[in-house]
Amino acid sequence: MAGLLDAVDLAARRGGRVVFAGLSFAAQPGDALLLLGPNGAGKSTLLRLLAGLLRPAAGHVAWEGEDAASDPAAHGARTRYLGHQDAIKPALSPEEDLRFWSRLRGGDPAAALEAVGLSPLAALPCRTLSAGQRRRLALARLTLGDAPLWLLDEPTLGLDSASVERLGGLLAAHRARGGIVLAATHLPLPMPGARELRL
Ligand SMILES: Nc1ncnc2c1ncn2[C@@H]1O[C@H](COP(=O)(O)OP(=O)(O)OP(=O)(O)O)[C@@H](O)[C@H]1O
Repeated sequence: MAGLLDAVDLAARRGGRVVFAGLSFAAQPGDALLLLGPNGAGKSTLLRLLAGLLRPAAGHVAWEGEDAASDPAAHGARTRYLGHQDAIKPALSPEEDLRFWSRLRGGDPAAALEAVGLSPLAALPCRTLSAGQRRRLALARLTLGDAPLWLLDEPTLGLDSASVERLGGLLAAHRARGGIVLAATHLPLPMPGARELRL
């Protein structure tokens, strides 16, 4: 059955080597997929491909039946990609960081800070944040604007248990609004009812 998001016969090649091929799946509004597999299986590669950051060696990614590559700007606007790197400027405070992103994407920086429990640290320079606090700031960006497709690479990396639980709430709220989540992880992620995709 066609989904809101469709991966159609995808193949990926990295460094001249085929990482995966013939990969197809569909995701409907509210769906969650856990990408599982050993180191090097291609989980990050798949997320980058779905985000439009890498070209597939074969196949395509479709959104509402249209090839996502036919309109990269529209696909970028509907997608939030969280990579391994948090991409945070050390001199900015969390509040300034989110204010910048909210100008591009909409949403309320104060609510985004609150959603990840960073309000008390809003004015500190990001260079003083711990690894887990930086990850929480990167996660706060997901909540800005209303992008339906969240692509998350090891989202719980460095998070304490309260933050993992808070992330579970964000994921559930996103899915309840009809959003889709794909998350690659080696760690437990609170995402009830998620399907597993093993690479
Ligand atoms: N920039 C690159 N150039 C060449 N090969 C790469 C590059 N990035 C990844 N690869 C290769 O592609 C394969 C898949 O890597 P990928 O990062 O997608 O795996 P992964 O499943 O996310 O692994 P992990 O669980 O370690 O995060 C690996 O064999 C890796 O060596």
